[in-house]
Amino acid sequence: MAKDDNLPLFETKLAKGRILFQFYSLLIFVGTCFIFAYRLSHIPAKGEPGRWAWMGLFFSELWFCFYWFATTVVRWNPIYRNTFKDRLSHRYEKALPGVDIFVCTADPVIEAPVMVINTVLSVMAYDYPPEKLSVYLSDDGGSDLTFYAMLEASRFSKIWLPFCKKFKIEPRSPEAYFRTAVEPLGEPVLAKEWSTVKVLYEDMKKRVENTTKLGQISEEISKEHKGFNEWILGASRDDHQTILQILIDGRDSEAVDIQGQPLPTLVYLAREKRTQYHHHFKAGAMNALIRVSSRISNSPIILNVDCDMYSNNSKSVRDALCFFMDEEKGNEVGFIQFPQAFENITKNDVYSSSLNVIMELELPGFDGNGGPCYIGTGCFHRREILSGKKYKKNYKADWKRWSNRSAEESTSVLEETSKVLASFSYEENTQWGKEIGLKYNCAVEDVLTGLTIQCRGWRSIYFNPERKGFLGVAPTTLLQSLVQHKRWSEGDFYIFASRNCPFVLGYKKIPLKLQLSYCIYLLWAPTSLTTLYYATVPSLCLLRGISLFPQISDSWVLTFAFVIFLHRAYSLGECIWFGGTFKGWWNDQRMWLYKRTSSYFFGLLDYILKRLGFTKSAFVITTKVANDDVSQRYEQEVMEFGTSSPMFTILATLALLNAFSFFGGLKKLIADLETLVWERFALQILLCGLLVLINLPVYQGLFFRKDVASLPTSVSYQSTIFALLVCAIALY
Ligand SMILES: O=c1ccn([C@@H]2O[C@H](COP(=O)(O)OP(=O)(O)O[C@H]3O[C@H](CO)[C@@H](O)[C@H](O)[C@H]3O)[C@@H](O)[C@H]2O)c(=O)[nH]1
Ligand SMILES: [Mn+2]
Repeated sequence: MAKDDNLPLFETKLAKGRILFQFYSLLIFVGTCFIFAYRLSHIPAKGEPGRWAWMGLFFSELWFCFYWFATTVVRWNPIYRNTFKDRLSHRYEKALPGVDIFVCTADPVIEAPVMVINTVLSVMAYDYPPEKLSVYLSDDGGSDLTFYAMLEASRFSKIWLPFCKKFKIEPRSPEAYFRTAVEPLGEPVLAKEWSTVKVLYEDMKKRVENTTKLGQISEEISKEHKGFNEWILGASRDDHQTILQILIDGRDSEAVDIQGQPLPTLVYLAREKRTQYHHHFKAGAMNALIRVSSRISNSPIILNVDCDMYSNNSKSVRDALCFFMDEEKGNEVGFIQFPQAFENITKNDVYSSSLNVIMELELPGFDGNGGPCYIGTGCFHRREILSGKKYKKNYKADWKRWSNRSAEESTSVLEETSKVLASFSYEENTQWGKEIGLKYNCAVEDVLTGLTIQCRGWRSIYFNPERKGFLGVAPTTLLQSLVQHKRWSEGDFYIFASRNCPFVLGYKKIPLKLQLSYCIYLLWAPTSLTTLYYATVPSLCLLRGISLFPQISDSWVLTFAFVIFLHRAYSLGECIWFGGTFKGWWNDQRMWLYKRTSSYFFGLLDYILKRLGFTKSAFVITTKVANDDVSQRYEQEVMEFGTSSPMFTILATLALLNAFSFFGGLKKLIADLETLVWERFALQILLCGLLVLINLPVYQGLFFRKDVASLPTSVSYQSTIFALLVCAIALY
């Protein structure tokens, strides 16, 4: 026995500099207490103007304060993890467990097949014994285009996997790799091989794209798969039987790459879909995969990635196993979440889609408070926990039990017997979607499922290695980003308002600080109301001449100035610390406002309408392709509007309303300069002015831009009328 045999497989580090953060929090806390003291001691008397506005403001501030408290709880004690993969391979290399990898796709038009197979190839090429890897693609589009692409990928993997291993390349998505890599010119033999593979990849890519565009199928493949020609090449189908094909059967001794090495199992699945039955979106797809894979490979570990998130680090599986297989702490670990990172973030991140602060600080904070939430992609689960298993003290994973492949039938028999598991009727009158598998009826099935797992006693771990585990595509237009957040906020609030609320479900099961941590996302939707209030009422009161803040010569003003300044300065610091720019922070402030006043507001409305039975749940898939013009504007960080949407109408109305109030208020104050009334409105002017400043891109889009991506005239008309109307009502 070597002497490192008792050493742990991972370590946990506390964040530094927390004392400074705690001091800052204390200052803010004291400051807010003063603000409340001011609010309570200066309530306008009955009959005085502005009494209700004042109360509303007080209530909003209370709410923000609670929300701030939750964000502080999250930030109190972040932790960071580190793994020791050499110890893992030293101890367990021969006894590594099988890993099943699930990739989900749903629409070949907005999720290009080339992108999907790049993700698939990247996870097939993990640095892991291939006979222990199985990759499953769930195609909810039931599209022959995606299927065809998978056939191409299964052939190309025979070249790609040995290539990855020989050249030890990163990342292992061919597209991502060849985009930046340079030919190894030093050694001519290697260079030749390298460029051959590159050409082969590009040929394959062209074939896949041509099939998507022109319906051309490569001759070889149409010979091999006779049935294929009879298929109608179409975008996607809503009504079809289960299509299940084991494209590479890892048990087959002939399934080898060009070097004669075994290949991972590769399976294509399009579960049965019937228009009249609910298919439960991604959660339904995942559950079908859980069942089908249990027949085919039944690995104890499951990795789930979205089709747009390729593996950027070939060691991630080993990293995850360091947590699961740690002798001392591993047994209580239910899932390991990697961050969502994106490869298409521009320098100043116009739509604030990098999620940097969430990924670098908030989720480590969750981890410190009891474990991160499950965020849908880049997450390793124990298979057992997805089948509803509760954690029991002294639970010990028996990795050996899992090591025998369950099935012994031939590939085609295996396909037939597994198909049944993916039929829509299979789940009828079962606990699937309720107690077993991913949960249904929630737009953020991931968060809800993760919370349930934690409440069953399992710990989760957040692992954020320096070389990111997965890289995906962030939305590239304003509307996509807002729609995505609408889905999230609606789903999150659904969790909060149901019996799955962390305070109810998690009562005595997860720490209180973790229950509170969940609030920062689950309460996005209602936060829209207080934000809308803060972004309209003080401005309208300015227009009307009602003062809501202390006057500039009053010492109370200091508390407001102090809290606002310190709070924003901290946020700027946080943003810069995690790699942002000043402009990026400013954009983030804008997106903060836009998400709250449009996405979260509509998310809340959606939630209410659904509760009342007026609408059904939907899942608007985020678009992952953009045409050249859109991409170009995104690169240049020009805000993309281009269409009309109620979200834009709200944003434009708010922007105009603030502009009218600002100039109206200013005019009044200038007229009254000697009476010093302006002193009473200084803070309101400042707030309104900031809102105007942050909305500059909206005014540009409304009136000054002429390009296709500006705001359509219908939105200009609507929002002008609405804003004027509101101002008029406020004045009379
Ligand atoms: O009916 C469906 C709809 C979607 N998907 C897949 O689900 C994934 C996520 O969809 P996407 O439109 O990219 O949503 P995002 O908002 O980017 O996804 C985040 O939020 C979702 C919950 O709202 C989680 O499911 C995701 O894992 C998480 O990355 C994609 O791979 C889709 O192909 C399906 O398999 N079936
Ligand atoms: Mn996505």
